[in-house]
Amino acid sequence: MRHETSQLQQARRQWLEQGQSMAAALDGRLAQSWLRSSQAGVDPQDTRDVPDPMSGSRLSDVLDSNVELLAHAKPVMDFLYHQIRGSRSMVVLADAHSMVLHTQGDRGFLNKAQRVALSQGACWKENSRGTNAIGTALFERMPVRVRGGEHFMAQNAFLHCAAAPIFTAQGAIAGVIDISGEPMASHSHSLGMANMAARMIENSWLKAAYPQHARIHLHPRVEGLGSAAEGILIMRDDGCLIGANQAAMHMLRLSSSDFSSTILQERLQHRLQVHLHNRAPAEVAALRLPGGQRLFFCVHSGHTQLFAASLADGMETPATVAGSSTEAVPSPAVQADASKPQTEAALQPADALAQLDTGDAQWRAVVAKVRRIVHSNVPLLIQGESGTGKEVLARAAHDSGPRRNKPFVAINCAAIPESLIESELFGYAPGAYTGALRAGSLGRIREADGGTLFLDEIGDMPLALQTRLLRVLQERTVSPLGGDSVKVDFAVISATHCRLQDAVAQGRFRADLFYRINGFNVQLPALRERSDWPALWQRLLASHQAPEGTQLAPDLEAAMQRYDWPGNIRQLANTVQTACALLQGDERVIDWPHVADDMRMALQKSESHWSPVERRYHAAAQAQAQGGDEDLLFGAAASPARPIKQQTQQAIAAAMLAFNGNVSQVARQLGVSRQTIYRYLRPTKSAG
Ligand SMILES: Nc1ncnc2c1ncn2[C@@H]1O[C@H](COP(=O)(O)OP(=O)(O)OP(=O)(O)O)[C@@H](O)[C@H]1O
Repeated sequence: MRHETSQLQQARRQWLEQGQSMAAALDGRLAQSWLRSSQAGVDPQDTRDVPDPMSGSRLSDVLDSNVELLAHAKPVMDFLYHQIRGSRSMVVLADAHSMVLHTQGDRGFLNKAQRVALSQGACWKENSRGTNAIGTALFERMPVRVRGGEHFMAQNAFLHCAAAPIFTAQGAIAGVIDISGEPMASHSHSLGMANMAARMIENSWLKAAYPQHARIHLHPRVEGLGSAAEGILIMRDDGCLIGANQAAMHMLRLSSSDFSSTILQERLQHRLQVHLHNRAPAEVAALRLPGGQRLFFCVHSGHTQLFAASLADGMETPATVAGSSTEAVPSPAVQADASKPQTEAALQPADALAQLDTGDAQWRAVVAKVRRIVHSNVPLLIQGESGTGKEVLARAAHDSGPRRNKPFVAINCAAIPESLIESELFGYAPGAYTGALRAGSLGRIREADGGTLFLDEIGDMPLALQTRLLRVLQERTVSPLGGDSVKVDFAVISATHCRLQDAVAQGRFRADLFYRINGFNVQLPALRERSDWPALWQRLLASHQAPEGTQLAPDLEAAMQRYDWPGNIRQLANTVQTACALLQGDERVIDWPHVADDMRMALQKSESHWSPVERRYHAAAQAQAQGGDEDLLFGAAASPARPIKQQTQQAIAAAMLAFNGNVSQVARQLGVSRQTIYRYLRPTKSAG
C-alpha cells in the first residue's frame, strides 16, 4: 500500500511537472476520468476554499424534488452507518447531479469532510471537483472506488471513497450512495457495501412505487430470492414490462427501450398468468431463459385486478406448472366466481367476514380479497397499525373457511419468553425434563392441527424462533422436546404492525420466512382512514348493550370525528365501553362527562394541534357548510367523518389538480411552504 502510494505520488509529480501520462499509475477508468477533469479545466493544485454549499430555499427545493429517494435511502443509510460506525467514516447520499442530499457519519470525520465541502448542499460533479467517487460513479453509471491520491484534486487526497449509482425503475440515474473515510478506515469491502446499499434502495423504492402492479422476483438461486441481489420486474395488467431493478436488467439483458414495449411472458418464455391464477403468489417456481439459464422466481400479484380479470377470461388453472415445483391450489370459492357471473349480493355470503363490513370501501376491498383465499391453504399476511382489527379479521377468515369447526390457535410471537419458546410452541414428550407435566404437552402448533395457526406480531419474533418456525412451515412436522417428529396440518395467518419488508432489509427478519408467510397480503386501513366511523360506533354501542336510542352529543361527536384515533378500533371500543358504564339511569345521550379524562384531553388537544393550513381548511369548510362562498382551493367536498389532516390532504390534492400539479402555485395560494404541501401530499403511513 505504501509502495502504491509513493508510486502514485511520483506519477503525479511527473504528470504535473512534465505532463507525463497517469495511465500507468491509475486504473483505466480513473485515468480516463483524470483526462476529463483536466479537459474540464479543474485545477489539481487548487487550494482556494471550496464554494459554500447550497442552503435555504434552493436547498429545500432540491430536497423536495428528491423526497422519494431520501425516504428510501435513509433507512439503508442508517443500516450502512451502523456497519461502519466509529471507523472515521461517513455515508453520503447525492442526487443525480452530484448534489449531496444527506450525510451520516462520525462527528470528527464529518467536520473534517466539511472542510472540503463533503456536506449537504455541496456539488461533487466530476467537471468541477475532478475525479471523485460520487461524480465519477455518476458519469460512468457504475460503482467506483477512488482512494487517496487517486483523487484529481490534491485537497481531496485524505479521502478514501467508494460510490455506487442508484437507478430508477426505468433505468435512469436517480442518485448515488457513497462511503467515505480516512485511509485507515478504508477496506476492500466498502465498494461492495455501497453497491449493496444502492440495490437495497432501488428495491425498496421499486416495490413501494408500484403497489397495484404484479411483481416478479427472480434469481438464479432459490436462496437469492428476497436478498438485495434479486431481480425485480414490474408488470402492467396487459403483461407489459414497465419497471425493473438493475439486477433484473442484467439477468434478462434488458435496456431502457424494453420498458412499455416488452411483453414479459414472451421475454421469459413462460406463462406468467398461471402463477397469478395460482393464488399463491409467493410460491417459488423455475423457468429457463431462451439461452438456457435457469432462474427461480415468484410472483406477487399486487393489488391488481389481473387475477380476477384472467379468471374471467376463462383461462385454465393447471394442477402443476411446467418447469416448476409449484402446485396450483384452485379455490372452490374462486372457481364458483369464475364459472358464472354473480351479483354483488350473491358474492357476499352472510358469513363472519361479511359481518365485518360496515360500509368503508377500503375495508370492503380487504374483506373481498381475504374471501378469495379462505378456501385455499395460501398463507395470509395481515398488516396494519395496532388495534385496526387484525386478529378480528384473522378469526373471521378462519370462521368463514373450511376449517371453521377446527381450532383457531393464536400465538403472540413477541410475548413468548425465549426460555419457554421451545416447550410452548413445539411441546414435549412425557417426562422430557424435570418439572414437565407427566402427560407431556402438545405445544401450541399441534393444538392448531386441522385448524388455523394465527401468528400475531410476527415481525417481532426473535431470529432463533424464525428459523425453527420456518422449518415447521416447510416440513409441516413438529419435533417435541424428547419425542419423535409429528405431522401437522394447519392454515397459517400472520399479522404484524410493522413493515416486514423493512425488517427483511435490515436483517431482522428472515427473507425466506417472509416469502413463506406472505402468500397473500392485505393492509388494514387505520380508523382515521375509514369512512364508516358512525356505523362502527353503533355496532360497538350494541355490543356493549347500550340502551335503545343512545346518542352522541353533537359537540362530542364532531370532536371524535376529527380525532386521529392512534389506537384505532381498540381505542374507540374502549371509549364506547367507558361511556356505556358511565351512563346513569335513563340517560340516553353520551356527552363529555361520559368520556374518561385522558381521552377527553386527547380529543381537546388534537384540535389545539391543528396546523395553520388545517385551521384554514376547517374555517373554509364551515363557511361552505353555512352557505358561504366556496374557497377555490378547498373545492373538494367537505367530509366531516374524516380527521382534519385527511380532509386537508384531500383539499390540497384537489388544489393540485386545479393548478395542474404546480406545487409552487398551490403553496403561494395557501400561504404555506412547498415543503408543507409535499408533507400533505405524501401518502399517510398506515403501518409501523
Ligand atoms: N370490526 C370490529 N368491530 C368491533 N370491534 C372490533 C372490530 N375490529 C376490532 N375490534 C375491536 O378492537 C380491538 C382490537 O382488535 P384486534 O385485537 O383485532 O386488533 P389488532 O390489529 O390485532 O391489534 P394489535 O396489533 O394490537 O394486536 C378488539 O377489542 C376488537 O374486539
